[in-house]
Amino acid sequence: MGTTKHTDGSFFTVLLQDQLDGLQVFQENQWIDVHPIHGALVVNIGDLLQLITNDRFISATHRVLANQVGPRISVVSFFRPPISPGNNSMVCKPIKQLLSEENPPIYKEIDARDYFNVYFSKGLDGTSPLLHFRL
Ligand SMILES: O=C(O)CCC(=O)C(=O)O
Ligand SMILES: [Fe+2]
Repeated sequence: MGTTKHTDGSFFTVLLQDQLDGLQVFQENQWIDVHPIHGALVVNIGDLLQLITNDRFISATHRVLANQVGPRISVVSFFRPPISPGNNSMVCKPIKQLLSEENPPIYKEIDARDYFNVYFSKGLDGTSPLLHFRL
């Protein structure tokens, strides 16, 4: 099992892979293999970091081709605001110190729960949920 092209909804994601290839990142119009390195962690920038940094950091578009001899195991930790019912949701918006006349906000102030509602309802269709939150 793999995943289709997507960005993570987190601020960032920490990933521990086993020894099997499969993870690829899309960079400069091509898919690049992220070969596992024993003892190393992969850190992916997610959409919420892109949003609060007003596009200074861009979330990593990636996919997993799990077409090798398996099973392939990866341990994934998403660093994101709490969104379960009962928890207060977090307001996310571009950090004001990063904004200026030349660099106005690109994204609206959003409730993290609204962001994840969009993220989960559209599925991994390859389009960015951030498009829904642009000003
Ligand atoms: O299994 C992997 O290496 C990555 C999984 C992934 O991209 C995800 O869970 O968002
Ligand atoms: Fe991912």
